[in-house]
Amino acid sequence: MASIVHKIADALHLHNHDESTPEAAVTEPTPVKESEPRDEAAEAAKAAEDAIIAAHHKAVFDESKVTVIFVLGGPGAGKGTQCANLVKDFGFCHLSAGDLLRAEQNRPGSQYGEMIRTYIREGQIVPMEVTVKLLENAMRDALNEGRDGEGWQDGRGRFLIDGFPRKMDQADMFDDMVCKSSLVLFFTTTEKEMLKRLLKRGETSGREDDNEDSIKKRFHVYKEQTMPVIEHYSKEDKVATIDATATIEEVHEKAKEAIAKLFAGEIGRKTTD
Ligand SMILES: Nc1ncnc2c1ncn2[C@@H]1O[C@H](COP(=O)(O)OP(=O)(O)O)[C@@H](O)[C@H]1O
Ligand SMILES: O=c1ccn([C@@H]2O[C@H](COP(=O)(O)OP(=O)(O)O)[C@@H](O)[C@H]2O)c(=O)[nH]1
Repeated sequence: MASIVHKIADALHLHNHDESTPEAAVTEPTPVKESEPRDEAAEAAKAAEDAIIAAHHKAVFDESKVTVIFVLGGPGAGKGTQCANLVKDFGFCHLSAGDLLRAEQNRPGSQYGEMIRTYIREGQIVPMEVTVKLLENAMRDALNEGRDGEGWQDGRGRFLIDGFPRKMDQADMFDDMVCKSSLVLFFTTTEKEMLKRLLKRGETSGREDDNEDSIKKRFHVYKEQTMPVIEHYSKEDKVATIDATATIEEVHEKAKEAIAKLFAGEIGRKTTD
């Protein structure tokens, strides 16, 4: 089994930067009894996840220095629009998971290009290892850039992670292995409003998923897979819900208030430094 684990982790370039990680550190899955039915694919996927966790040992970034705010809401709720405004207010690094996936899809030579294109067109969620790795790399680049401004001194950083995590497995993987999140900004509005906004955006966006067929699939995935993520973080008191039906400026004011409360230690998980 260890060789399968390594092949999968190798294919995804997911080994830790420390190449000295010993073979023995790879967690073997619990042996299956002879009488039980075996699901090879599920076993391999679980083994790969265990291998990734074992290879990392702990989260990549120091949660006492790095602030991560997840930005969620249905397709077209206005996540990207609001992130652009919040960057100006608070000096965040804005990372859109969808933009990172589209960039990887279009990168010449990417082994994931066609796979990402298919998932996005079908409104499905790209396997988490790819998205988490793209986010981790982009965060590392931003932290290494040596940015100026509030929240970026002495190894600190602040990130708006837009359109992620869309599924519980991604949420767990990111919180455990990359950095524990501080808050979820959750933008809500009706499907009717989101559809209207997306069809309008589709007139100029050039996005392969801004069409009625893909949009319906995205709404379905959002309800089935992303809403449980919101529920999970609500139980941890980490969700700031904002009605996104109002004008861009009104929504912006509400979002700004929520972030100010986080930095004041009134809501969410405050970065300790
Ligand atoms: N509050 C709003 N009122 C009206 N249109 C909006 C509002 N917020 C965003 N939009 C528009 O709706 C579309 C979708 O917004 P976007 O920020 O791209 O959404 P998301 O990132 O959630 O998919 C864009 O064309 C944007 O200009
Ligand atoms: O963590 C993520 C984020 C996005 N996507 C894919 O990228 C698409 C577009 O996401 P984006 O956030 O760019 O757009 P939105 O649907 O919110 O307008 C989604 O439908 C998914 O197919 C994904 O697989 N994993």
